[in-house]
Amino acid sequence: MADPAPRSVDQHLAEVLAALEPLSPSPQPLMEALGLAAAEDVVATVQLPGFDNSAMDGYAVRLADVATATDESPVHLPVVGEIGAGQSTGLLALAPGTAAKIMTGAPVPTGADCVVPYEWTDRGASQVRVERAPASGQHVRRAGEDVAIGDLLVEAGTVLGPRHLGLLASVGRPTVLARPRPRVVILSTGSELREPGQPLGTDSIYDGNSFLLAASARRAGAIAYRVGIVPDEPRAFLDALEDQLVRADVVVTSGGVSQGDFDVVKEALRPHGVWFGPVAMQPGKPQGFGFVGEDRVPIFTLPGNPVSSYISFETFVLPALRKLMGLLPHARPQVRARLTHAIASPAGKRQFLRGELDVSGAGAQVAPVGGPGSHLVGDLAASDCLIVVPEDVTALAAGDTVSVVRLDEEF
Ligand SMILES: Nc1nc2c(c(=O)[nH]1)N[C@H]1C(S)=C(S)[C@@H](COP(=O)(O)OP(=O)(O)OC[C@H]3O[C@@H](n4cnc5c(N)ncnc54)[C@H](O)[C@@H]3O)O[C@H]1N2
Ligand code: MOO
Repeated sequence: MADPAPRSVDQHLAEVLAALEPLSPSPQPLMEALGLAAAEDVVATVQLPGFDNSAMDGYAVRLADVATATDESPVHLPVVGEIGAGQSTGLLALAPGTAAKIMTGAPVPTGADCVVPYEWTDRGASQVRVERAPASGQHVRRAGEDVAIGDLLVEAGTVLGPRHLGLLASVGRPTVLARPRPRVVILSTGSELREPGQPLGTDSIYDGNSFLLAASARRAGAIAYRVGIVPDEPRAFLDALEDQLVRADVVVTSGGVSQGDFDVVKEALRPHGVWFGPVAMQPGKPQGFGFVGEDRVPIFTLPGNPVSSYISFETFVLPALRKLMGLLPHARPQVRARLTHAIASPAGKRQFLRGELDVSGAGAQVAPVGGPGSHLVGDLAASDCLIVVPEDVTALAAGDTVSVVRLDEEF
């Protein structure tokens, strides 16, 4: 069966994104929620601080009792108790003319209206000499001064970071409603493939792609299930796929999608209605996308050349995973940089060359790393960005400005 007419990168990405809906939110334990998009407005049901408490280790006193205290004319007060954080002492009220030892974070007894830090006293145990007067309310952290009941703590859509999670825990929330991590199953096809650590034959190679793709999926925030190698036999491929669908929100395969005599993925999935066709890009021309199984699990069938697989993931799968997770923007932002060297590019295709970005000087500069070959994994690992050459551009000179996708940046 002949391939359809080529799609542009933008068309293919638009088709993919239009076919997917964000995953339904569910309660996530806080540590699972790091990097996820909140799916609820979290409103405070408690105040912070929860009670008036001391900001210093010292003595809780009534200001009126110590207002005149100086080095030359100290005030002496009996010490009637000691209040530690989390140690309920029963000292709930402070009588006039007395002081209570108090530790940072411990509740300030009623009647007391300020705290004298140890440094302003003789640290006495049964009687304290106060040598300096605090201001009214000094060193007391008031209940509710930080967060009041009813405050909006986290807005729906917020990408939850360490500070949000710390706040949610501080108000006593063990979970937060968020869009979950997609479970991504990664299958490598190819009878030539071997698992790293196993012996190689003269015509076999190690399966780098399933690691490249699984690590990329995990980096994107997904749960990656690296299934590993499936031979070039449609039945074996369909069986392996069928086994995995139960734990997949997305399937990603590599290999078996071009014009060869053993293009297993294409052969196995075309009858199931998966779209296969060329996308006007280099690397990454042969692509496939569709839905498989009773639950209509989305499947991306990426080309087997390692650089093609990786760039296809970055260009199509990453935005899709971010849509499932409710994260914006879907695609990585691009920056502009000046080329250090001239480059050429095929007409009519968007080219993604590997590069190294230098933002240390006055203006960003990008140097091409290696050539355009889609087998160059050494150069891929040495790069930190993709240089994007538009479809209608065939040559760029040193000093020209190009768009660059930074590969390792959080966004
Ligand atoms: N006659 C044509 N041949 C090819 C075309 C074409 O249009 N006409 N397109 C080329 C392009 S572009 C690409 S990209 C590749 C895509 O091929 P497949 O997706 O079918 O992938 P394979 O043939 O299985 O493998 C290609 C290449 O990559 C190596 N490979 C595969 N899987 C892995 C893996 N898991 N880890 C490391 N390396 C892997 C494989 O050994 C091959 O060298 O097709 C071109 N051919
Ligand atoms: O387009 Mo293929 O993906 O060159 O390498």
